[in-house]
Amino acid sequence: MAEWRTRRWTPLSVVGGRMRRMTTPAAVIVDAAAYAQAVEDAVRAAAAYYGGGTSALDDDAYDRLVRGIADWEAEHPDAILPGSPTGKVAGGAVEGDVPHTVPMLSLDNVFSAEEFTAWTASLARRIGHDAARFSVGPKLDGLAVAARYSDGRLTRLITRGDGTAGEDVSHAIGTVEGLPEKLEEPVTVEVRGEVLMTTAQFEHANEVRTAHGGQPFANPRNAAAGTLRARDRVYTVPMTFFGYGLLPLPGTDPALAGRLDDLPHSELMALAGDLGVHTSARTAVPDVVAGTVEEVLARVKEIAAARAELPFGIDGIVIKADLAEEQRAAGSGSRAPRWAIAYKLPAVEKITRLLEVEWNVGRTGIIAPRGVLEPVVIDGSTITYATLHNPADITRRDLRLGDHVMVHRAGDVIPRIEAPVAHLRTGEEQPIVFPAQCPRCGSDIDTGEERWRCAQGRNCHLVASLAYAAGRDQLDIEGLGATRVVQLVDAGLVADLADLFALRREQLLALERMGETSTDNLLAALAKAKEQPLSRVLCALGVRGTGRSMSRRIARYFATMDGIRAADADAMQRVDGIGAEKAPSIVAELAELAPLIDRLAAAGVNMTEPGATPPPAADAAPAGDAPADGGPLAGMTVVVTGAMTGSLEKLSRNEMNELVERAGGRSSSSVSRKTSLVVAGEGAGSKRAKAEQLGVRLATPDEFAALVAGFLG
Ligand SMILES: NC(=O)c1ccc[n+]([C@@H]2O[C@H](COP(=O)([O-])OP(=O)(O)OC[C@H]3O[C@@H](n4cnc5c(N)ncnc54)[C@H](O)[C@@H]3O)[C@@H](O)[C@H]2O)c1
Ligand SMILES: [Zn+2]
Repeated sequence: MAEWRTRRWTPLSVVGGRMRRMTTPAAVIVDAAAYAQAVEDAVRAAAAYYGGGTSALDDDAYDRLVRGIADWEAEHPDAILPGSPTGKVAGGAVEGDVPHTVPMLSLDNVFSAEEFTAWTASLARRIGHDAARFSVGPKLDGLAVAARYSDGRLTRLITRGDGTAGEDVSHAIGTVEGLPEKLEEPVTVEVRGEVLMTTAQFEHANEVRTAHGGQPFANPRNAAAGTLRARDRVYTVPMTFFGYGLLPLPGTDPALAGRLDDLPHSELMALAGDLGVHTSARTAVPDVVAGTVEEVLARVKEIAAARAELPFGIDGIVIKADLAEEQRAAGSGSRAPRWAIAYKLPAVEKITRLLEVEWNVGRTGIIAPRGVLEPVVIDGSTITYATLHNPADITRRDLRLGDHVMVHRAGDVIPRIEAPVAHLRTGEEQPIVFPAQCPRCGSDIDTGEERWRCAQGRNCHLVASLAYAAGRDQLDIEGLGATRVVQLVDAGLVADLADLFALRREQLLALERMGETSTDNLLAALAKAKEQPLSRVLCALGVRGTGRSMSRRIARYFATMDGIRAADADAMQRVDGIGAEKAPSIVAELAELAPLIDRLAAAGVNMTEPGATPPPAADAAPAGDAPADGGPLAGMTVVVTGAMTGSLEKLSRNEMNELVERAGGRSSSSVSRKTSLVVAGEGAGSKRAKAEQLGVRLATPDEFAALVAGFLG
């Protein structure tokens, strides 16, 4: 098939200068052999489509092929093959043996407001005046049937077939909701309408079908077609009927027959409803009567907007001249009536390939599979992912890697994979491997429910982030693998990274499988971890956008954790590789982590990068100036905030920091547990409050001046 597609006819990807149409352009057919092949393929696709098999083509591809056939035929009118699908109901691919009283036709299409307006003008020409009013309703995406009632009893169900005769599918009577076996009145009439599967019915049908060893249906339309025609199945699955036509039969009482012939479409539908037939009236998109083109177009918009949320598929809007006499005046062609038109909406389904399945763990520990697709454009958006809900869903759909799949996407709803196009399998497809361990934290998976869940539940993230922090490239804590982390979290000993460094010997010894040796080894590994360079500590925090090398770059640039924390988004952007987009999120995440970082520092975790010198920035410690040994501030970290007064009044913030360093201290711009002293001048705000909250020593400018008296000026 792929070979034929590339060799024989090539889809045009771009049609220069044309208005954007909702469908893809025609296939280009180069010669008579390609034409014959295209006809054969289109007829085969249509036979599958109407017959309940799975077409190898999605609707766009089929329509493109048929347009290509029509284009070629227009140029070669003498070479048209009799089997050509053009101009025929159902592409000429199906036939039947039960004649229709009145032909069951297809519909012509429009794709835009302009095309619709042009159609109303041609309709007006045919009937001699503007149509009085239109009936506007959803174009249900199923298949047409005629239901014959005799004295109120449903006696026969017939498919559309080739339009003049259909197939008897009366065996399906009783499985179609909305198509009563007995009408409210004992009338003899034919009800016409669409049989489809709602989304829920489709899911159910595939579940039952695969449970019986069958291949899942590709989509609800295909499922309805296949189910309606199937005989002697050991199981039945429900479908739904929507009536859109009501007409007399040879046995109809003449008075009623006359009425049915003369009633406007809208009133026929009301009558059908009264008889107990399901119509669009009881849906979110009922048929309405519209007086003007503007009103029709407004309704088209409304129905299009509601489409994604409907519990059944629609592929457009059907607009009909409402009055019977206007319908008669307009008449019908061999394929479609001239008094009705389908305003097509963009296709919401395309066939593409399933390349991979990813397993993502959500906030609550739910492990959800997601399909990675060969990119496919649906209604103007490129789709590369589709939801697969849960593992049972994959099993139910019998999906395999490499499968061609029908992908559905409507509106803003997350795209979903409907089913594989199983007969396009090459044998190269691979089974989808389900994870045995939580893909995030490595814990066991609770598979008791349809939705799989990490046994750690909400703690999954904690386990994963601790295991990551303990990893070889981060703090490299030997003996602290995922299993041990799970144990510590389960025992309630650890709720964040800093808790690891507060673990006591007896707590560890009380754990299962923790002997003296492993306990001592783990404590030693934890002690060693505190000595890791800042870059690894930063990396262990797991801030988004700071992997190993970025963490090294940040640590080398700022040299200290205080320097990193003091950096605003502008300062952060000075680090090579951090742009305007990343910087604010890193700064914000670090601010969120402040309490954790403070506790790590308090636990003695190293917060400097060996060999690095801080950048010469106003707010950071001055570069190069190593703090002098001794002095009144030896070993102290000092933060200066607010306006200085007294003898310090003239000193800039930078000069204050220099003073701190001269007096043997380390200057910092952020307050943490590690801060030894905060010099709070006038107007000091949040830093002072934080110092108070953390119990850090405070000094006024005068008190500080006295402390460092020997180092002033
Ligand atoms: N994928 C494939 O291989 C393949 C093959 C053949 C056809 N198709 C698709 O089928 C479509 C053409 O099929 P078609 O000839 O059945 O015509 P159609 O679906 O374009 O329109 C006619 C049909 O619309 C239905 N309909 C739904 N709601 C209606 C309403 N409210 N009032 C009246 N009719 C309503 C009726 O069944 C009617 O027969 C194309 O879009 C094509 O892409 C696809
Ligand atoms: Zn987990």
